Amino acid sequence: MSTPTTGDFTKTPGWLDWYSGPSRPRFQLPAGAVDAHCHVFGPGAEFPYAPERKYTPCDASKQQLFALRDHLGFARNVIVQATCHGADNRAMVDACLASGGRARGVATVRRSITDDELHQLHAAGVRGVRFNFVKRLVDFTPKDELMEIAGRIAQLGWHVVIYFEAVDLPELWDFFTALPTTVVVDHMGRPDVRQGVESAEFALFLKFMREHPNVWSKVSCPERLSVTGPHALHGEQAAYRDVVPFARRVVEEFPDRVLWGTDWPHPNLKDHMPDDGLLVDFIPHIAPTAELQRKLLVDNPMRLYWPQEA
Ligand SMILES: O=C(O)c1cc(C(=O)O)oc(=O)c1
Repeated sequence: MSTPTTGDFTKTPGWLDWYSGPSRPRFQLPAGAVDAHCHVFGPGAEFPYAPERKYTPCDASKQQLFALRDHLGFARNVIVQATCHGADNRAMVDACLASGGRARGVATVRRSITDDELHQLHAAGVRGVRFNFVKRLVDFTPKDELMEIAGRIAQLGWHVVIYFEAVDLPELWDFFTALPTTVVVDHMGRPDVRQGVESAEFALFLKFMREHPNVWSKVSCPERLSVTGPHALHGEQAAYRDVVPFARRVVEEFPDRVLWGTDWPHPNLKDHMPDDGLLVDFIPHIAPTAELQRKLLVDNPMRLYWPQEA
């Protein structure tokens, strides 16, 4: 595939665009709440999608992200490099720089990155790197390369975000537990919710967090993990009930090491696109007290991403 230089990208067949006109949440977010997992896509005409990408999304600009932030009642964003941009962090960095200090970033880098480039990313607001082990999203990167990167970014005080599926945790365990930084797991390590919250698979994830106090988890993406719904659509106030016990267990056992994010613009959803206002209404089901909500949405993300202001 040649690298297009204009916006002439064709979306992956069946691609679902993000939900337009989301409702205003009924749940009132605490002051200073952080959407700690979201993305920007392009726009492709300005920030071309990476040649090695596994999907081509719709555009989702920084202006659209910031409008959603304000509509939902968040104060800040953590913008995670989407795999469709590979290790070209320009769109994410541009969004961080345009945010007036209200966004931090998580980058994808290769071992060829220079120290100067890392410092530039830091100045733009990047505070972590993402290592992705989901095979449908990325090609394999050797673990020695990732460990080398982790050692370098540790010196900047950054953390590592890991994305993997629950079934792969045993194989990845030794690598994850050797990482020298805070480690943030995307989407609870993608449990198979059909197996139930008492399953051996989810028990392993809880053990991972219990035995390693440097491991945090995003209790995000019920819309990805749910099998039986109901979807966050049409005013549904009790969406994705099959995911609630998983997220609630993590929040209640590790209240100081959890983060929440919308995952807007929701790459690769196949059967529906959630109303982001109703996704926010999911939060009190997994963090039922004001104290848990404040830790999840304000204290924890501030400590990790804006420690000077926390
Ligand atoms: O499950 C996914 O498809 C997905 C993809 C990406 C990405 O492409 O970066 O990020 C996510 O948080 C989730």
